[in-house]
Amino acid sequence: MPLPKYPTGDTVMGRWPGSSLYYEVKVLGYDSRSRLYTVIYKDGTELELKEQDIMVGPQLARSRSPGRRRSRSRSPARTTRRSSSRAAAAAAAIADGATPSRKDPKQRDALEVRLIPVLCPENKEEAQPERSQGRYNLRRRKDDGDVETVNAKPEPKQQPGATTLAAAWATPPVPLDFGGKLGAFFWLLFLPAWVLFLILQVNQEDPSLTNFPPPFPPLETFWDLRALGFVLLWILLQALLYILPIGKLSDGVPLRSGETLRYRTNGFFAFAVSAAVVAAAMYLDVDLTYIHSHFLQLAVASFLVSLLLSVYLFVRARSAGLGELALGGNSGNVVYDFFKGRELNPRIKGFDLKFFCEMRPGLIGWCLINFAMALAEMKHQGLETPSSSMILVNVFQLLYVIDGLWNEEAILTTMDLMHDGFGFMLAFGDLVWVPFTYTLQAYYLVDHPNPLSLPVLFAIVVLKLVGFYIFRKSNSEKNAFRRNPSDPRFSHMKTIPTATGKSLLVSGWWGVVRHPNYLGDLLMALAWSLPCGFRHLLPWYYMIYFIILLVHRDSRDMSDCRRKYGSAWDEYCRTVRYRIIPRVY
Ligand SMILES: NC(=O)C1=CN([C@@H]2O[C@H](COP(=O)(O)OP(=O)(O)OC[C@H]3O[C@@H](n4cnc5c(N)ncnc54)[C@H](OP(=O)(O)O)[C@@H]3O)[C@@H](O)[C@H]2O)C=CC1
Ligand SMILES: CC(C)=CCC[C@@H](C)[C@H]1CC=C2C3=C(CC[C@@]21C)[C@@]1(C)CC[C@H](O)C(C)(C)[C@@H]1CC3
Repeated sequence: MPLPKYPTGDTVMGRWPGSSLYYEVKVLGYDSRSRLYTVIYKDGTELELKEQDIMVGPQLARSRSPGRRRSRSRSPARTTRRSSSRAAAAAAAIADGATPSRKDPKQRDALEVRLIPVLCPENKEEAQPERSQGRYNLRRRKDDGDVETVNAKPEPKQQPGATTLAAAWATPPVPLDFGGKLGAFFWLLFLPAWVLFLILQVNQEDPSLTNFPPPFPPLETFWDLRALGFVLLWILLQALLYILPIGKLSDGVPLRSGETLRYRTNGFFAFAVSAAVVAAAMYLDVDLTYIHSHFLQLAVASFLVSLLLSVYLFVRARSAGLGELALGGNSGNVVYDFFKGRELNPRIKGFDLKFFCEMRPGLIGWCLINFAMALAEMKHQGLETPSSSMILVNVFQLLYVIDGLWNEEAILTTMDLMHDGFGFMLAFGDLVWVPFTYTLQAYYLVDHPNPLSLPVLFAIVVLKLVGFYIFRKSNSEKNAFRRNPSDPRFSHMKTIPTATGKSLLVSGWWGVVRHPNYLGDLLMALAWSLPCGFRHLLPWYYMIYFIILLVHRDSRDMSDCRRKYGSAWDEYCRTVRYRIIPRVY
């Protein structure tokens, strides 16, 4: 009779079925006939695992942090056979909104049954490998309050370390994004070249594709020391506003180490002061149309800053601890890692470089540039006030930025902040791409007027508002849920539990499509391009780029979530079938 390799009571790493992730589990018992171990995960889920799905993690010792939630063991091998009709009845009662009671055995059964599809998916693709490897039996622990979680009842507030245990142990090889090493090399060269092309193209009297390529200006016109000075001054001003001890301190999501970082979310304050500084500059007769006339030089200076920053980030990541590195971006290939970003949250003392760059100089700079374009339009076209198209573009994008800054805390639960390393892609994206390409519509309108009739104007405003509503509501819903799943507003919502302790929302906005926030954002992007008319493709660049970005982001997020949540994610995808546009995509 084979002896169990892992004795009862041992804490080991158990693979979550359907995923490549290992979680801390406690061995509850071993069945020598089936050669299966009964293990319990930190969230109370019990499974029977084969020996090859268990390992002793090298990081086990590190993970035993004081904040860790301890799982209580219970007697092993309690296999329960249940009547499916009884369970179905109870499940229906719960679906109808009845509160599951721990004392009601029928409902308890249903709670367990609800989990069965997670491990016995109809989705053959996912199910096959598991089945061929043997039997898994998922049973939910019932004695510690998890009952409510399963049925969308308030989830326990997430404990640092308890929710993010997955990746801490197993850093499974993360597939390379962006076309891998060669792809990263391509993007490194292509992205700056593309920004240059857009700027040169929009400068042409007729920026149509027939005028491609735009004339290449003499090399000396690329450089202006004053432009570099302005860029540095702007970044310094933003840095100063960021470090001022004014405004709220917000907690980020718990890191793999269990630690939670704090962020000063005073973006709106920074915006207001920046606006006052710009107003003061105008009062002192500073000609803001300089931004329009020296757009190329300002972009080149910002590019230089982003490049230096990326080199600094890459070098400093060499001395970062394992737990401080992002899961992607540490492939060992210099080009890929430089592009993707190695360190997750590079900080100089309390100064968070990624958060700062994403939310401040480029984002607030975007509004400043748009405003300068409106002034340039008035100057070039001899107008008393900016055109209605220019006003729409300015107001729409201003609303987008102000909303982002007002809800700055919500950025802490986005992919960039939670998962992506900080490297060239984000440094360049934040400091060059956002301010110098997202402003293209306003730049275009300076010399390419597009008068709007009142009904068209009205229709565009309605489109923007609808998009904004979907965008804001869905982002806030997810952010609030991630921050406090026990919030009463989620008590009637359906969720799917995952082995990480986090749940997935399956009703509300996140039950309509898998990325409702992208849908709202795309509608807004449409509303930003429409005021520029259809004469040229150039002002539609943002719309086209954004579709590509969000479709790619969605698929990146899908694979990340699949890796994190395993079969629970498959269950979510089966329940919420469309990604971004209901019934279309
Ligand atoms: N203007 C621009 O250039 C850009 C704008 N954006 C906008 O930024 C915002 C943030 O986008 P982004 O960071 O890409 O992604 P999301 O804000 O959509 O975050 C995705 C994460 O949300 C969590 N999640 C996914 N599904 C669920 C669910 N059903 N229930 C609960 N949590 C879920 C997962 O993280 P976990 O489970 O780990 O918490 C997932 O990794 C969006 O509105 C987007 O449109 C994005 C890119 C560019
Ligand atoms: C091609 C290339 C270099 C891509 C880099 C992508 C970045 C430009 C974007 C990644 C995610 C972003 C977000 C915003 C701006 C663009 C980047 C940095 C954002 C700050 C815009 C304002 C929104 O309200 C937002 C806070 C939701 C948003 C977050 C994501």
